[in-house]
Amino acid sequence: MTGSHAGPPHEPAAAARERLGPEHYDYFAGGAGEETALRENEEAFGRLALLPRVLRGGTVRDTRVSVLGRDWPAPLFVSPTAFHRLAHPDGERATARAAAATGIPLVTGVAATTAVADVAAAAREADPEAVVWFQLYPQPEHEVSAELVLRAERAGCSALVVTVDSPVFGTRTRDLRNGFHDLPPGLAAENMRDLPGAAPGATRDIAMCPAGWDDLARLRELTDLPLVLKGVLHPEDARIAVERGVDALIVSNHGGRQLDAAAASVEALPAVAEAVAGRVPVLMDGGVRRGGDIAVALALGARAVGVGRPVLWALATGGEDGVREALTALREDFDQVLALCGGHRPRDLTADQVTPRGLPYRPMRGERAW
Ligand SMILES: Cc1cc2nc3c(=O)[nH]c(=O)nc-3n(C[C@H](O)[C@H](O)[C@H](O)COP(=O)(O)O)c2cc1C
Ligand SMILES: CC(C)CC(=O)C(=O)O
Repeated sequence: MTGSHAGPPHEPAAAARERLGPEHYDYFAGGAGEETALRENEEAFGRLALLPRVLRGGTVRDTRVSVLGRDWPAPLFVSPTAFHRLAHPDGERATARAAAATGIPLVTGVAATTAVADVAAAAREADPEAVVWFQLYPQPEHEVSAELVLRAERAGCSALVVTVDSPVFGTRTRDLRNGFHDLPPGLAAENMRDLPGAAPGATRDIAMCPAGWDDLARLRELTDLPLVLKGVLHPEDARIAVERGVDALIVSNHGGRQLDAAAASVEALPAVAEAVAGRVPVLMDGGVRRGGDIAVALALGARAVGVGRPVLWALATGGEDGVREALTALREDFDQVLALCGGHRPRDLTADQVTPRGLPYRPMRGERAW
């Protein structure tokens, strides 16, 4: 998963491919349309280089960051991805225990194959203080969204992540080709069970529907949990979100699974960070595979970054141990990159240390989000 510790970052995907059925591998790996946004997320990082600072002294580094009132051990979290039991029989419980054991916050989601209460309980087995957030696609019926939020609150989730990049479902080319549209028998989106409007014991389908700012206001009224918007790419949306009281943003193109023509997350990040101007934490995900990617994103204004597929690959190949090792390796890789860049804390990384590869030095602009 990391360049220095675990070989090139494409290896975990190749190893997972050996373990998974082709249609399940493709579901996890694939993107929308021609998979341009999917590829660009990683390639955009490849187009950026770091300029380390030298002779900065100091042997002690502290990789902690503060997000919504909690100290995270590293600027890293697990992004919400669906259906972990397709990757490994232990599914979300294994991911939750592994994330908690490393202190890395987990965003579990409405599309988990394990109910949020059980995911949170598994995390707390490993660490009673584990940070677990809940991700929601706003559902067409407000009472369904309300019940899901209530379950997340009862489970002890400490933030509500609202995914806003999915007014309709993206065209997943590989899933169409493979005819993959249903979970195998025995697996279900467990959070969708026993909701209003469904027969007792039955699960409802997860809807993707075009929500508006008013729907967000209704969610805001529903819960005291901090509200995090996931899937913002346009700086003007970021500005509106902050004005409407959103507590944090995740710059994301959904891992290239929704709008194929979308900008790469890291390319959208600097303008969003500039629009937010430090008023709320800006997080990002998409294409983060190594410590250098984390450093670039932080330098361009992110407080922390999320990983999606790297966690799925580690889960598929190594279960709980695999996820713990992958997250630890990524965290250690970041610590080493920070040292090599002359930094002692994540905030020491600045936009002038990032330059386009293959061109003379041209410092990037980027508002510090600290
Ligand atoms: C298989 C899969 C399922 C996903 N499911 C969700 C989801 O249910 N909700 C959501 O907000 N994002 C979902 N995402 C997007 C991730 O949260 C994240 O934005 C993306 O994976 C980050 O890119 P990366 O995979 O390159 O790290 C999913 C991504 C993948 C790969
Ligand atoms: C079940 C889906 C809504 C999850 C997914 O595939 C995604 O969000 O990319």
